[in-house]
Amino acid sequence: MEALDYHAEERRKAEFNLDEMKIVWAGSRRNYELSDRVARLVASDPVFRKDNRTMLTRKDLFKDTLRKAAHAWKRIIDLRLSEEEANMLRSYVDQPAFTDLHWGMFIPAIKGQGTSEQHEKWLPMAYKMQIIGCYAQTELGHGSNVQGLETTATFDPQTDEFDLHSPTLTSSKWWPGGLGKVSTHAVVYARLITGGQDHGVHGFIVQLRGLDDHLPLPGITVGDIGMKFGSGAYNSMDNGLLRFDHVRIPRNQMLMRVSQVTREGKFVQSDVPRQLVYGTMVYVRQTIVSDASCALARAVCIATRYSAVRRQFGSQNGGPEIQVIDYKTQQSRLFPLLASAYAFRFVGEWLKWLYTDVTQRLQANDFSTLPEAHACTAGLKSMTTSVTADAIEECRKLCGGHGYLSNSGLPELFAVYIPTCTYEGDNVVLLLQVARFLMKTVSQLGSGKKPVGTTAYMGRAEHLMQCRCEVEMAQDWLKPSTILEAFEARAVRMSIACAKSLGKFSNPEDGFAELSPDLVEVAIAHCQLIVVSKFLEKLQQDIPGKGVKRQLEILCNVYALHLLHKHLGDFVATGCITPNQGALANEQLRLLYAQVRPNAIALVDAFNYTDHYLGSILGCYDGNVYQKLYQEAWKDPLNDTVVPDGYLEYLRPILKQHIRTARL
Ligand SMILES: CC/C=C\C/C=C\C/C=C\C/C=C\C=C\C(=O)SCCNC(=O)CCNC(=O)[C@H](O)C(C)(C)COP(=O)(O)OP(=O)(O)OC[C@H]1O[C@@H](n2cnc3c(N)ncnc32)[C@H](O)[C@@H]1OP(=O)(O)O
Ligand SMILES: Cc1cc2nc3c(=O)[nH]c(=O)nc-3n(C[C@H](O)[C@H](O)[C@H](O)COP(=O)(O)OP(=O)(O)OC[C@H]3O[C@@H](n4cnc5c(N)ncnc54)[C@H](O)[C@@H]3O)c2cc1C
Repeated sequence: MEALDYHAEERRKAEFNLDEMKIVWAGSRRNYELSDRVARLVASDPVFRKDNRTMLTRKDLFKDTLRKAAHAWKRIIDLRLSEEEANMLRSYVDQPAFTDLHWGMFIPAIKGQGTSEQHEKWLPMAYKMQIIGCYAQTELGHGSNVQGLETTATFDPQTDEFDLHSPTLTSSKWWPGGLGKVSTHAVVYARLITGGQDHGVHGFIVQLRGLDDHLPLPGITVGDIGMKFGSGAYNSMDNGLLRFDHVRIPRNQMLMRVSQVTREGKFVQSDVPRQLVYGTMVYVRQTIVSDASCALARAVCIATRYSAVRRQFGSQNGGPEIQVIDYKTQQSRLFPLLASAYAFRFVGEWLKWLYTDVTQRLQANDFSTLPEAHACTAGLKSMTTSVTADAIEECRKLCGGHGYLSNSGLPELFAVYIPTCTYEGDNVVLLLQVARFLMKTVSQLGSGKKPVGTTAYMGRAEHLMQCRCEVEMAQDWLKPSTILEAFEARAVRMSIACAKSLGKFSNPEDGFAELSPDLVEVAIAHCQLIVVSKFLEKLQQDIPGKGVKRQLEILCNVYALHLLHKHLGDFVATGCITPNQGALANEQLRLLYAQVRPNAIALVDAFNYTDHYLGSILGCYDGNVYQKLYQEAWKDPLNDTVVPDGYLEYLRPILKQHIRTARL
């Protein structure tokens, strides 16, 4: 018997080859096959069930997380999964856990900041999970300002050890994931002190708990920091607190790639830039951009499928009502988010390439592209996560009342996702880093130093400052060079205007602080330009499959023109376009939405998400929403009994009070 599919008609409307689009989304046929296989493996395993987790108490949720992590590890070993497959498996399990930090930060920190001897000693144990580690940087009193950390690591030449100490309450480590209840080790960031001199913040490998009894080692106070936002959600993670009372570690546990301390206690700064101490954050920020496209795609998939099932108003002669996806307002809210998911996917792919490139250069002691890698990872992490967090909430609203039900999957996705705007660098703090980089680039424009990479367009500032947009008709906005020039002109004009305003301050730091809201806008304009330009570059590639490239062109135009519409004030105020050209862009945008419409369901099918991973009744593949909502309601614990617990104690006395009153 053929399976019921409420979206069958929608799927028939698609004007492109879905299988080929799935490959474009996955990045390659190989990636597609790997991720499809791993996603199904997870979805079919009852241990990875997650439909009940919002009902669990914190303790039960945490134990469930430990059980899933142990089971995942067993599957990884039994099936001899590669590191890439293992990462995929953990991400499809879709439950924040200590393993994210062990594999995502502890190991990368040792790899990036440790020496080859330190790699040999620590990495084999970490890879086998004989030790489990976390990344302990943030403190109660300082997170964004890493240079302000207070924990000290004082070298004692008598014993060849460091003495780790938390001198104040605010120096307590606070937030590290996996620290609270699980990690046996941590990479701890502390101020290095030798011979009474402070050499700034460095990383140290510190054992926290006994490997036999899991008890904290002497001098260590460690625990969980408490419940976080939402039910279920990030509460599966044991974000922790940690204090040191003169804990001793051997000298060779300082991560010594960037700087060294000799046996005599001499501090040696190698020719590697000190910013490499921040390298793990750069790595993770890069992964967060790709993850943003996944989270956004997930929310958009739910909202799109539901919008095709949901009908409201407009029934004619007793016929069906209108699918809400056919309302232009629904399309103008939903389709830019669909386009953004694809845009973030491609910029994430490019950022991965950039990161790999900078890593190879660093190994060869070429540090020239580090500032750009920092600016790109910081800016794109900030921009994509802010958009995605807002988009998840917008998708909830696009699903009307049912979007607020836990089983729509959207509330939990929102609760898990929003801290991404804060961790790995607060999004505003990161945009200010991008702004610094841009202001520095502008200040060097006259010096003969040619801007390269993502700021190369600034080298054409003279042209971009006075060029005029040539759009006369709505369809002129479909020309890639017209779009690109408008975004470049806007970014460069905003940058130069800010640089000029900064020049009016006698103290540049005062100016930077005063103008910081404008500088944030400049950084956003630059990041949006990067995303638009990388989408356009993607379209230069050979993309096989009937209609696939055409759909991507439509999505790219939607992405760019919706930004232009949203930030029309910037484009017009800087004289990049006229108000009339802005109106023409909006007209073209409406035409593009009509072209997306018949392909919308297939475009979200291309994400290839299993129903397990989506975790949403509204987004399920077959679209059988109402029956599933109805069945699911009866599974709620409140429906275990017809009359609720508490009726006799609390309800009945109120309901019966009129009898007593009447008797009085
Ligand atoms: C399988 C799973 C895979 C992956 C996922 C794994 C994990 C993720 C999952 C969940 C996440 C959960 C955990 C989250 C963890 C954390 O949050 S860890 C803590 C993160 N903390 C931060 O991000 C702190 C943010 N603050 C900073 O980064 C810095 O302090 C700063 C804001 C950049 C300021 O630093 P500083 O004061 O030293 O710098 P400035 O004086 O402003 O700049 C000096 C020059 O240095 C350059 N710079 C700064 N940072 C970097 C860098 N990272 N790389 C390169 N260069 C850098 C800066 O541009 C200045 O340059 P100059 O102008 O040329 O002098
Ligand atoms: C779920 C979660 C997991 C985490 N996991 C880890 C972990 O594993 N390891 C770890 O070490 N840390 C972790 N953190 C900590 C995280 O990295 C920090 O919270 C983050 O870097 C932000 O720092 P903060 O909390 O000090 O924010 P603050 O800097 O105090 O920010 C507060 C406000 O001040 C503003 N602000 C701050 N500085 C400036 C400035 N210079 N200019 C303008 N505005 C400014 C910010 O924009 C924000 O609005 C985690 C945090 C969360 C929420």
